[in-house]
Amino acid sequence: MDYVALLEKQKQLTLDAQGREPSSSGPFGHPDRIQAVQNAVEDEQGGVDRLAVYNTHPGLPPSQTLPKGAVFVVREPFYKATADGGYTIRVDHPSDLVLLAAGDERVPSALCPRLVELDQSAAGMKAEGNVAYGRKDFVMAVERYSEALLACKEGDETETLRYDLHRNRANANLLLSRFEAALADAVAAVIPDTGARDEATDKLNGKAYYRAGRAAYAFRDFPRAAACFWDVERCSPSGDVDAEREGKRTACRLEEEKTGRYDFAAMSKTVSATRNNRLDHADFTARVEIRDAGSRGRGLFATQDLKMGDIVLCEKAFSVAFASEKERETYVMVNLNTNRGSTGAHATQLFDLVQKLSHNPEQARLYFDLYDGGYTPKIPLQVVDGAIVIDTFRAAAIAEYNRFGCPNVRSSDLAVQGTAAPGKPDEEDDRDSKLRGSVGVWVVASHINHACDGNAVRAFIGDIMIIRAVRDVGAREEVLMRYCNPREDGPATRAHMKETWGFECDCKICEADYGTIAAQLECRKKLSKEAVSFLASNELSTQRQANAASLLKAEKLRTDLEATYNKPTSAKPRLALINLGQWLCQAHNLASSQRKVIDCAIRLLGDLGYGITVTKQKLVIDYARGCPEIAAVDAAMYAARAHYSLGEQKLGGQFEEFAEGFWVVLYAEKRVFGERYGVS
Ligand SMILES: C[S@@+](CC[C@H](N)C(=O)[O-])C[C@H]1O[C@@H](n2cnc3c(N)ncnc32)[C@H](O)[C@@H]1O
Repeated sequence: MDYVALLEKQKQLTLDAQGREPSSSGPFGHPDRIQAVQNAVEDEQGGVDRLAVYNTHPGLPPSQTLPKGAVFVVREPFYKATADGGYTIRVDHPSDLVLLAAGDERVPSALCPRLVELDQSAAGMKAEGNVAYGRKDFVMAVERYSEALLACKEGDETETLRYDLHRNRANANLLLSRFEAALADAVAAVIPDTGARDEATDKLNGKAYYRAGRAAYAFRDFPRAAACFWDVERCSPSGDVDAEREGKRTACRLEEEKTGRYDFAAMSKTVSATRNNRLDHADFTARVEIRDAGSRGRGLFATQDLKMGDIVLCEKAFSVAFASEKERETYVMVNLNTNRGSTGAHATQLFDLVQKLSHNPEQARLYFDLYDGGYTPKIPLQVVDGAIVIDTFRAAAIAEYNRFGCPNVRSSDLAVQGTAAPGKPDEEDDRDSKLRGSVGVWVVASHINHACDGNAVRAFIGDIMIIRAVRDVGAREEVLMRYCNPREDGPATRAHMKETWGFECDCKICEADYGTIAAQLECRKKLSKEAVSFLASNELSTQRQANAASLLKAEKLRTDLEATYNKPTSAKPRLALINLGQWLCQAHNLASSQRKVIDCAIRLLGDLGYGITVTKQKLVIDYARGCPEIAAVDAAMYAARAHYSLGEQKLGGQFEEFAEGFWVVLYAEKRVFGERYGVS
């Protein structure tokens, strides 16, 4: 059953929800946002209710969702009890709210009087659209232009009007981020070439092509955008500054898309805690493809051989919400699929997403193709009454499985000197929580399956995700990446994976754990806890160096922990040993025991899974089972500096080269490497 309602326009309603006289809270009848966008509505019998529309973009003025005087159909309406004891008609899925155009036969006669006030001619409606556009009410402008298009009759004059309306509506749609509709309008606004060149027509067509180019660019069809900007120039013999600028910008995107060459250092300079960190760059996906990955569902595979450090994929977020954005703070969302609540960015990222999907069918198709954990029922993507039918709950389920956490600004902020002292796992967690909390969806990267010992690692600059190989990856090999950092406590990590993503990891690290008896795992957990409290009470600094007893204690703890790993096929990496290994490097470094620093650093790299061989001043590193952790860069830099102190420049240089290269793999750019390690 549908419910047709008019948003009060002529008079301010002064009834409360139960139809009583004015309350002290004042009159209602104005759209407002209280979690949902709300307004008073009146049906054809004169009954008054509250209407609440959920999952709308927080940046969208309420008046654009529920404009006064508009007539709507509410699909499958239901009442929700409210905290004040009243009832509200609730809309969760944006496509359940259909704005009716003037003259739509579904508008009940009782709600029609409003319509006779309007100028019914197409030209009049266009003028109304222009007025709405002028006061930045783009939703209403689109409505008026659409009504005018419906009212256009046959004839040459109306042909011209039709082109005008499409051109104007393209602009309003662009400003509403309805890019696919904007492109369709801009294309429909192009006046066909009749042979004779006409300057006025060229000018109008130039505008239409320009809008088409902007729309194609916005939904990242760069070849099409380039063609449109070229068309603008074709229509303007004396040149068009805007099209020229946009054409150049598009050429940069095409180059990135083709070559995967980005200036990460420059990109890093453009992001900050106070800026909008959504960057203007293309995706680079030429080295990967999506294919069947057997029991893992679909996966992402390399299409060519990749060397350690090569870019696997570079992708801009499909949708992202940064925790640092002010408007994120007040939103709360309960996910009805999982019954889990979330606040801030998690909640508002869904609003951004739903908004984008509601108006861009091709983008919606991409998103709804992502893994949804078997969500039912799956409603086929369809357009009804000009709106894409969106199941917000399925959109939320997909987000649960495919969302990545990301830093507010860039990954390298996580490694700034002073906040990243080795051997302080608790502080590291805290640092993570301060810099993360932002979330987004990257559609191609979402096809990557998990392995704790994956062959790729992700970094972020703003909303650009950069994935690099952490070891050589062969053509046709599956790209695998950690969803979350494996911790010392393997069973706990695996339980978290199972609960969140619904699978059990079968990577080499987990396999080794499965082959370890429970008592041994329990012992590792107990010793890891001991190590954590040892490290907490033995913090090191130049003023506070390790004494012989604490060095002995650390070595013993490390040996005991090592013994919890099976031999001789002991698993590497052995994550439980990392923090103690870092502490030992630091302790010997502070005591200037250079040989011991080198031994501990090489041992630490071994615990991280790297095979290190030094023969005749030549360093050979086997990356095959290495763990992409900053601890590896720390270890290599400890070794480099110790070798330098001993006058062994060549070996020092090779360790430093490895450290620097690996840093770029982890953080995408060299920023703050020098700061952390005191090198220029
Ligand atoms: C983000 S999706 C990855 C792409 C997904 N495989 C697909 O078919 O589109 C995450 C889901 O992939 C599956 N998956 C990821 N890694 C896996 C693994 N190592 N073993 C089994 N399933 C895995 C799980 O179902 C998980 O919830």
